[in-house]
Amino acid sequence: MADLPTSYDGSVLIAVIGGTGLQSLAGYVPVAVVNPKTPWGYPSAPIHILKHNDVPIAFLSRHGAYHEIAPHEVPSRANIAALRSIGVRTVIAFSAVGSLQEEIKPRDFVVPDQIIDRTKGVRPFTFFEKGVVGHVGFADPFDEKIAKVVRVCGHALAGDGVVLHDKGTVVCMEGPQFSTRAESNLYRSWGGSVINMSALPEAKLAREAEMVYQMICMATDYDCWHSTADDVDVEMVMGHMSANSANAKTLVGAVLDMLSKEEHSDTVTAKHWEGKSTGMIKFMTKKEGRGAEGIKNVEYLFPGVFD
Ligand SMILES: CSC[C@H]1O[C@H](OP(=O)(O)O)[C@H](O)[C@@H]1O
Ligand SMILES: Nc1ncnc2[nH]cnc12
Repeated sequence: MADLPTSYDGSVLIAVIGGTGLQSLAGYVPVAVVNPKTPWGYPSAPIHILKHNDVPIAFLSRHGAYHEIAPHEVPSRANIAALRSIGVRTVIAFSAVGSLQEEIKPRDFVVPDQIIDRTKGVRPFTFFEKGVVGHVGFADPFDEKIAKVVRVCGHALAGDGVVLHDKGTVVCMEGPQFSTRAESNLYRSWGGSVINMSALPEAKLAREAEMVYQMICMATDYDCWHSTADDVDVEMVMGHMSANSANAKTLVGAVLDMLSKEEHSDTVTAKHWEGKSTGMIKFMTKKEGRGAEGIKNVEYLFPGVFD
């Protein structure tokens, strides 16, 4: 890493955000390591630019290079803004989750389509403030176009023992402590499929930044609702993550291969999200009322937006 360039001239459209147990992507060719300073500070870790079959991708470790950043401390605004600044428009976000349903077994993958927000308002959660107001739609928090690709890739790996669930609702809790048994049962009664501490505000910020965002979850435990499985602890999470890391990396690799194909280029460049935020923020706050700091921040995300 020491000898790698610290800038990259080409365009990098796709990023993988690695979660617990996925702090690097082995088997790819390292090309550069960049660390953009954003109005919201630096990302969780320097961003690695890697090549996969000659296609550049960005990799960012959500909890830092050494897992030193707690879920409520993850600088999600800097992460999303830094990725966008280097050209990224599609984010595949990996997450270790607890299962809230019997049929989602530890080491199974889930492609979630919904989120229930159980964060507590302690995490900065928007780019649009300080004199620039904006409200994006979030009815479907993930990206169905990419979800379809992940499902096809996951099912194709069934022979390698990969079990993938096509849909699911992620409960995103505050943490860092795990849930009480009463909470775990409550989330089950709400229809939660899996639970983590990372889907938000990451998914909201990606939506505000007009980026495609899809999470891939891997179950590592049954949280604490199950009558026979042991209650979740960190050893359990890490044990399943490392035992199944080969499958996780194979799945991510297959998704990246598929997304590199010409037929997905409009999806990956996020054409379907383009203008959704910029059009709305220009319309929402009248020019005379816009604040200097809000303008500067939004200009970082969308250069020239107010020209
Ligand atoms: C170490 S268990 C709790 C921790 O694991 C998950 O991390 P990530 O989503 O980044 O894979 C969960 O969200 C918590 O942050
Ligand atoms: N049971 C659980 N609760 C919250 N986050 C998790 N990540 C992995 N397992 C989890």
